[in-house]
Amino acid sequence: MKVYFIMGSLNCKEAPELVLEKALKGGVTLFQYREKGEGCLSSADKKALALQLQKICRKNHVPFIVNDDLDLMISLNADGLHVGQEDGDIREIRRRIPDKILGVSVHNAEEAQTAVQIGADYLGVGPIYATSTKLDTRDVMGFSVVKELRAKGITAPIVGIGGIKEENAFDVVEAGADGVSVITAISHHEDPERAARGLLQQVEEAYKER
Ligand SMILES: Cc1ncsc1CCOP(=O)(O)O
Ligand SMILES: C=C1C=NC(C(F)(F)F)=NC1=N
Repeated sequence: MKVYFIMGSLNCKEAPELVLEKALKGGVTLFQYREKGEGCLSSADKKALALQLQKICRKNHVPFIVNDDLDLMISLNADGLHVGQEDGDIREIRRRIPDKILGVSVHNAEEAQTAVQIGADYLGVGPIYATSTKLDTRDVMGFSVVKELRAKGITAPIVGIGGIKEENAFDVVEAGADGVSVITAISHHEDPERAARGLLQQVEEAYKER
């Protein structure tokens, strides 16, 4: 969970395969394929890119997670799925993929408790900081939301997400997250390998302080 890179074709300035290769070389520990936004790939093109990215993750022994698209996840036999609060019935999804990684986006202790009780393997909490990558996010929360979840006894793995970069990743982990999830900080960086390495260094630094 330390450095969870998320991306789709629209997030990349160069070929997504190249960006992922570099990010993995820099130490990304988990990857999510999230093909979303105006003009994103669909059906055959989406599946073709997903297969490419899955192959690269397999070569690097990093789990490959699909965002939202359960059918794609099943057809690829991916390692897991990430769903939001409104992406269909989480209980039903958990029942259909009992042995896969299931990540759930949560925004407060109540949503977190429900997700854990249903059997979520990790929680995505955010947006921690302002982001322009996803336009329909809830209000920016700051890393205190992570502290609150821990204070309320949520012990499940948590990744913070939203506007996270090398400069603020430490605070998110120090607040109690197990890792950080980023799109822009890696995908828009002219050297995704260096971006990933910098994030990993900050997360590991914060691990020492806990
Ligand atoms: C998918 C998602 N969910 C909450 S914020 C966000 C976008 C995060 O993107 P970035 O790391 O570029 O801020
Ligand atoms: C909207 C999202 C919120 N959190 C996460 C993750 F970081 F994986 F937990 N992924 C998403 N796609």
